[in-house]
Amino acid sequence: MQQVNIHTSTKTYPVFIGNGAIQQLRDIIHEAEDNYTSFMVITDGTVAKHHLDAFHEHTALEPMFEKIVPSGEKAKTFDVYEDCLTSALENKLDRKSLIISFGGGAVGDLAGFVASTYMRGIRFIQVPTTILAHDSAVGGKVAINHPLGKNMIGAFHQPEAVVYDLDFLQTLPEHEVRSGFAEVIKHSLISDEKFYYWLKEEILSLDKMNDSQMLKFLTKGIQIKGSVISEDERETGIRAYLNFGHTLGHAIEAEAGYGKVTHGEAVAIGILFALQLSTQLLGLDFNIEVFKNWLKSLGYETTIPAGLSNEQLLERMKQDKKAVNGSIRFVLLEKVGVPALIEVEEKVLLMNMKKFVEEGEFDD
Ligand SMILES: NC(=O)c1ccc[n+]([C@@H]2O[C@H](COP(=O)([O-])OP(=O)(O)OC[C@H]3O[C@@H](n4cnc5c(N)ncnc54)[C@H](O)[C@@H]3O)[C@@H](O)[C@H]2O)c1
Ligand SMILES: O=C(O)C(=O)C[C@@H](O)[C@H](O)[C@H](O)COP(=O)(O)O
Ligand SMILES: [Zn+2]
Repeated sequence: MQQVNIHTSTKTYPVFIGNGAIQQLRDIIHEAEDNYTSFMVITDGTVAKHHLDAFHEHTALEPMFEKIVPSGEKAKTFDVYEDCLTSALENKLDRKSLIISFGGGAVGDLAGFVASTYMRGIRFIQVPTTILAHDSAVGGKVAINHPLGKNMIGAFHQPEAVVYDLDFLQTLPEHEVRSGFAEVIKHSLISDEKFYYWLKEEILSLDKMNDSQMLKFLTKGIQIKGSVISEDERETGIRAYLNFGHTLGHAIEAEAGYGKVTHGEAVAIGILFALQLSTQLLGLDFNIEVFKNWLKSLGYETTIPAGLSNEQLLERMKQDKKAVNGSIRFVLLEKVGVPALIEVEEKVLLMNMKKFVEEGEFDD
């Protein structure tokens, strides 16, 4: 079992990572300085089907209410958010109640946002069940989507703890493993060249990763994220680097229709595009072809999905949270491990997107 402690300006909390970590949850809850009065677990239908019985068996908390929401991005809507608040009110959750998010990043973002706004904010714990959620469960960004943009309605609200039981990951379909692994690649590229090359040498197939490789890269990813947010919890500076690959990635997710392209799949395309821009604008010395071939060998798509218009994507990117006065800012790399936030002109972007589409393939 690994433990990473996350220090932010508002809270310090532990992340337990490993097989069987769920057994820690009961103790964490019982050891809380200020006792909880009731519990509400928010999960989705898929996670509930596979793991909710085990969750109850290990936690045995009373009184425990359940809220089961739709799987995937469908959970991050105003309607589902309202529905969760209604359940919380109907079950009489009070200011000392605890919300437990049990699922992937979509469930975590939703449940965290519910916790951040219910009675102006109550405590919550993240129990992630996807690879991707090594990223989403840590750091306190919680949100739902708006038809006009990804994660546009949200808050910063840190969890009390993160309990990451890798046994839950065994039921993930391969495309969700792929989605999550994109954020691992992101963490390596923005901060640690040695880690990036370790991943590239070590991970040659997503269905053959072993427990020890997974424990290593998930722990490392969480440590990287923790060190960024300990310096900049609210994204006034370097936290923006965690958005590497997301400027185009979020635009693709929104433009394709939330849930059509997974978050990580969109981010992987965004990373490749940001690397292309980095070589051109910052002189990054990096073999993009080798990287692209590695991504392809792991099953990633490597260009913008067919049917999406570059002009429309550009409009989406102008609404990105990093944009200032409509000018688009990208996280680029000077070197592997050395990111920078750079304003990129629209005409440079359009030219590069055209080139990117001409050189890539995306099987529809
Ligand atoms: N808050 C943050 O810092 C942050 C960081 C990264 C991503 N995100 C957000 O996270 C979301 C993506 O995360 P995700 O891919 O984990 O989302 P998700 O919750 O949609 O999970 C992906 C799919 O896998 C299923 N699933 C989850 N756990 C499973 C398991 N153990 N076995 C089988 N199926 C399982 C879910 O039902 C869903 O269909 C996006 O909305 C993204 O914007 C947030
Ligand atoms: O924690 C962060 O900061 C990130 O940017 C992590 C991203 O992987 C994540 O997708 C996040 O939700 C994006 O945030 P947003 O502010 O661009 O919506
Ligand atoms: Zn992300």
